[in-house]
Amino acid sequence: MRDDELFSFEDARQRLGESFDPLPVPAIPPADPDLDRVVVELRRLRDASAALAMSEVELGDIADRLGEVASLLESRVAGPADRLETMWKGAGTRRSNPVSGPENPIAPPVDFVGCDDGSVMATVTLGPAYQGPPGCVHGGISALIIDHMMGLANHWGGRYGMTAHYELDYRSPTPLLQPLTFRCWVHEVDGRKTWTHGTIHAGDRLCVEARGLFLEASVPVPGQPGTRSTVADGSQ
Ligand SMILES: CCCCCCCC(=O)SCCNC(=O)CCNC(=O)[C@H](O)C(C)(C)COP(=O)(O)OP(=O)(O)OC[C@H]1O[C@@H](n2cnc3c(N)ncnc32)[C@H](O)[C@@H]1OP(=O)(O)O
Repeated sequence: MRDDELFSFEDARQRLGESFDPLPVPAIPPADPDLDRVVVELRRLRDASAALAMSEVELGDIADRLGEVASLLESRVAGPADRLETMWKGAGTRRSNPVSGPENPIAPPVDFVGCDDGSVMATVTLGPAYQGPPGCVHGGISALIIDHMMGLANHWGGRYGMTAHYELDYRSPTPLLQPLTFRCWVHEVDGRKTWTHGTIHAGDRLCVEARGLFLEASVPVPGQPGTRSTVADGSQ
C-alpha cells in the first residue's frame, strides 16, 4: 500500500463495506440556556486572559471581581467527585468533554459532522489559548482533538473502543487564527481492533497525520455500580 493511500479517506465507506452502518449521535438535549451562556462567558474570559500580560487593564480589580464570582460558584456547586457521577446522567459527557462539550470552557469547542463517505469532519479556528510554538497550535491540542474525533469516527463507522495506541506525524506547522480542517475515518477493522486515521489541513496544506488503534473495551461508570461504558457513542 502506498503511503498516500494510508491517508485517503475517500474510500473509507467502501473499505468498510457492509459494516459501514452509521450510528448518528442523537442531538445533545438542551440544558438551562443560562448554563450554556455561563460557559460562553467563561470562554470569552479564557480568550481575553491570553492577552492580559501586555494590556492596560487594572488587574487587581479584575482579580477581585473574578474571585467573588468564583467563590459564589464554589459555595454552591457539587464537588468534583459528585460531579463525576452526575455528569454520566442525561447526555453523559457529551455536554462536558474537553473537545466539543458545551459545558466545558476549555473545549474550543469543535463541532463535528458525519459525512456520507464514512469520515467525520470539523472546521475550527483556534486562538492563542491553544498556542504551542509561536503562532501555532500546541501539538498536544491537535492530539486531543484528533483522539476524540477518532472516537466519533469509530462510532460513525459502527465501531467503538478505547485508544490503545496513538501516533502522530506533525508534517508542517499548524497555524492559529486560520480555519483548520480536521478529518478522521476508520481505516481498517479486525475483531476487537479498529485502526482509525486522521488529518489536519490548513487550506490545502497538510499539517498533521494521525493513526490510532482502538480496542473494544469498557470501564465502570462512576456512581452506577454494575454499569460499564463502552465509549460507543460519546455518552454511554
Ligand atoms: C465519542 C467520544 C470518544 C472519545 C474517545 C476518547 C478516546 C480515549 O481517549 S480513551 C482513553 C485513553 N485510553 C485508555 O485509557 C486505554 C487504557 N488501556 C486499557 O484499558 C487496555 O490496554 C485496553 C482495554 C485498551 C486493552 O486491554 P486488553 O483488552 O486487555 O487488550 P489485550 O488483550 O492485552 O490486547 C488485545 C490485542 O490488542 C493488542 N494491543 C493491545 N494494546 C496494544 C497497543 N498499545 N499497541 C498495539 N497493540 C496492542 C494486543 O497485542 C492484542 O493483540 P492480538 O489479539 O492480536 O494478540
